Amino acid sequence: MSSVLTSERSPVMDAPKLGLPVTIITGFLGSGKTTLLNHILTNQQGLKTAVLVNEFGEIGIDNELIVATEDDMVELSNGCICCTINNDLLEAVYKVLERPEQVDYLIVETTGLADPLPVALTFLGTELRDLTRLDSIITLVDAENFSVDLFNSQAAENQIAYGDIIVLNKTDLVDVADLDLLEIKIRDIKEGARILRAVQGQLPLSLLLSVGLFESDQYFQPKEAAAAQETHHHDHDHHRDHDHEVEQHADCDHDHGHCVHDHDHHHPSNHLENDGFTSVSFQSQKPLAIRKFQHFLDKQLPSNVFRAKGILWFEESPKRHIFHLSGKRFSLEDDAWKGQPNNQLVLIGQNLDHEQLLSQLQHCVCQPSQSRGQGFGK
Ligand SMILES: Nc1nc2c(ncn2[C@@H]2O[C@H](COP(=O)(O)OP(=O)(O)OP(=O)(O)O)[C@@H](O)[C@H]2O)c(=O)[nH]1
Repeated sequence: MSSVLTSERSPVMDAPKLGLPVTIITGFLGSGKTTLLNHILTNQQGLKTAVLVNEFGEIGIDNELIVATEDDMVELSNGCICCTINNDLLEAVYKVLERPEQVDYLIVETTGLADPLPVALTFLGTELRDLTRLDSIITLVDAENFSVDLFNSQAAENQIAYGDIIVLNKTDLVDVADLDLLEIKIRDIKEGARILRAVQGQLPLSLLLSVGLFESDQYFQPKEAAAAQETHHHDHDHHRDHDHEVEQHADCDHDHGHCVHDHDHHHPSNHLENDGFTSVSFQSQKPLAIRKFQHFLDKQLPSNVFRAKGILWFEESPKRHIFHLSGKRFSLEDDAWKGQPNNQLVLIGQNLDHEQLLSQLQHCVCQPSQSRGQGFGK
């Protein structure tokens, strides 16, 4: 898949070429990255923006949730962007740069479990350094679910530590005194952090894009960038032939998006495995019974499922339901089906019992009946 948004060219981009500006959007699971991305894509004017999205989970839900059409974005394959698919990222960026229609801006949305540092190094430590300009790393923080121990996740801590802009999001769910305390905790991790408070990521775009806040000298010494280049060496000839193979590591479980090798730089080794996060993907061509699914949520869903998202089909409803769970809070929005209804759900958490969760979800499935589509309660 490839991608470019179609809108008018910006006169700014006719200025001397400084490289394609790149913004990395990171932040823990469910913090509001896709919401912020949609806000940017909906409100930007005069920019052709390409979007690279990476998801943790075997099925990609974000491509259904991002306002750009499929053509507008590249979905990077399953796995963690900072880890197993780093070469995919490199390849995808080159494809964006090679598009006949010039792209003005690139936004990379990482998974909630990615360490942004290796992602940034991809832009600094390879040939991309001369072709792109890393503008900033924006880190979303879920004001309601932010945990002091950051879920024992080194990646989550690095998201704060390397964020040029910290968007304290979901401020509608927390009172002001708690927000003030949260800011203090964030500043403990990152002194002098630039923190912006937001609801649904609604911030003026002038505070988010082309801000030029990324200070490479501060974090990235030439030897680190060189190390990244060595680790993620990109073969230009391969690239031109578009037959570049993803580098396989003997100790990586690529099928499950887990990478346990140690990179040659600040990337924490074993981060997904150490953090214990795994994902369960459930799909069904038959509808769910709403009461059974409700029972699953209320009585069976274990608290170690931290994040869930899905497109759901209920027997009792003609609508397409977008399901989100972040922490303890879940939401169900509806819109119309564009194609054949089906169910796609990803659950993400620590130390999950995959078999049990899949069997419980399978138990929610029912056969489509005559009354289908008449609405809940019929
Ligand atoms: N109340 C409230 N909900 C929000 C806000 N921002 C986002 N949400 C909701 O939080 C849920 C997760 O938002 P996403 O934007 O999908 O989060 P994400 O960081 O992209 O999630 P992952 O990619 O799965 O890590 C969705 O249900 C959003 O509607 C906010 O400011 N307030």
